[in-house]
Amino acid sequence: MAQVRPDEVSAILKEQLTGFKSSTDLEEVGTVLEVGDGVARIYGLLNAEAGELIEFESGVVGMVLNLEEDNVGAVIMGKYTDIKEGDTVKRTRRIASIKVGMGMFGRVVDALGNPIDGKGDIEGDLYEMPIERKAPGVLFRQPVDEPMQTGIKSIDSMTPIGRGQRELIIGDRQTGKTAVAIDTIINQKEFYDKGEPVYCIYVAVGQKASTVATIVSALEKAGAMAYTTIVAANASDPAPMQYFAPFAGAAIGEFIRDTGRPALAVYDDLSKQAVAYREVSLLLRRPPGREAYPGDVFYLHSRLLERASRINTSDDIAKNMNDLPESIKHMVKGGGSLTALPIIETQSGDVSAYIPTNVISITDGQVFLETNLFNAGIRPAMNVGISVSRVGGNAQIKGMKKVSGKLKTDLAQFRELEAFAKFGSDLDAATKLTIDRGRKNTEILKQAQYTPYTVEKQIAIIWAGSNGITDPVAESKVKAFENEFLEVLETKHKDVMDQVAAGKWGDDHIAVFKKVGEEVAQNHKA
Ligand SMILES: Nc1ncnc2c1ncn2[C@@H]1O[C@H](COP(=O)(O)OP(=O)(O)OP(=O)(O)O)[C@@H](O)[C@H]1O
Repeated sequence: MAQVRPDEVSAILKEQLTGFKSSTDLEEVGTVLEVGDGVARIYGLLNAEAGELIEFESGVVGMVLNLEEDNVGAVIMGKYTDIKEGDTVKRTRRIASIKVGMGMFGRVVDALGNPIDGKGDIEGDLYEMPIERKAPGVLFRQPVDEPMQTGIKSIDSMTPIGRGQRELIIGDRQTGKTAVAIDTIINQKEFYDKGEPVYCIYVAVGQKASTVATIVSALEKAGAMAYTTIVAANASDPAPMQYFAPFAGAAIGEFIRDTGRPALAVYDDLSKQAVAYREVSLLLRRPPGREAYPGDVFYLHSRLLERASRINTSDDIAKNMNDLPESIKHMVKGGGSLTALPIIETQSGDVSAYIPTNVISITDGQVFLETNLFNAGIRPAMNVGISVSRVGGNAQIKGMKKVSGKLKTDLAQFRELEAFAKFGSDLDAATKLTIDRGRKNTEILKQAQYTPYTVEKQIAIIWAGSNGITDPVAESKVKAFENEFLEVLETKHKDVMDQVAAGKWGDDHIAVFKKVGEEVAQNHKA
């Protein structure tokens, strides 16, 4: 009897299995039923999965969003005018993803990770990261306890942001929202120079290409492009690209976060992303809800922002994180973070509109910028009364915690009494002092664009404002006082400043600030 050789049997089986696969591949081709405005309906892709990438005959890719009984609805990520009715469509069996790598920093890419700055291919190793990914579960997280310095005095003192936090920047048009985000990115240069970079991702959604070009040149000028990637889906790009761009940005941020490093993602802005998503959903004939947005627009933003997180510092815990992409499993490390700064544009300051309330409820606080303040020259135009940060306080360094508490109460008292200021000489001395200090503190908190302050400088000047050092200084000379005061501290007391920056705060430091402050105040008297 002939012997049965196991390897022969398995070889035959393998061969048959390969044959089986290729015959199913044939079935996985569909045809375009209708196409237009960035979406297509396709017949025949029976096994397509939600979120899967598909490839059209013209080479353009799309993503399956609607699974219906006899057809699938897909968004087209590219030129849809080349696609005709009857074209074939192939499944790729890949869930939408982009290729991410360190070579992306310093570059401008589109929502699919392709470079669009004319500087050639992205260099270095690239890892496939899914565009949509489940946020890390509670077990893999750690409370926010490290500061994300924005370099902006009013934010770092009163609405501090921690690494891994989601802080919303909200306000009407032209109130300096983008400026806050860009200044925060520029401020990370300090950490890049120290060799502990915070990698930044700026996602521009639905903006003019010229605005994005201005932002790139501002970042280049400040030396901030070295650690920044710009993901741009401009106003002229199809709606699906605008709706994807923030997710692509989050995927880049997650690559940094999961390899144990800090990342910062700015989504500028989510109002435009919601509009793009509404357009796509209506074209796919999903039922519209409030303000014609589809019912899951809340989910769109919550699943994006939940991906911001601080990961547990233990490598072993981080390695078990849910939904880790295969490509980076070998390099996962704990302790990384992804901080999100989403931006929302309001209409006439109405924060109770649909999208603003949604995003306010998802984030850990908001920086509210106001047109009135902006026009009155108070820039950054932050409304101190209604801006909050729910978690960042734990991440503040000691000196900042001490001085910011007093600043907040002083400013609150000032706001209450400000209305009485017009009574002038009829006021009692205590009220006059509160108003005077309030005005000078407001002056101190004004800050020009592209001039981030180190944390020790912020502590020094805020301390001076709240402790009577500026009392003899004229209101119009507060800025001049500030410049000289900080310059003397930086040049003659570098050791003290370094200690304060390292989290030390005590009588010795206060004594130096007091001595220098009183001397310098003499040069700027009323
Ligand atoms: N702190 C500041 N000091 C001086 N000028 C500022 C400051 N912040 C912003 N600006 C200026 O105000 C203008 C509006 O700023 P920006 O574009 O950041 O606002 P925005 O709210 O993002 O606007 P948009 O509605 O166009 O998105 C810009 O010309 C900017 O240079």
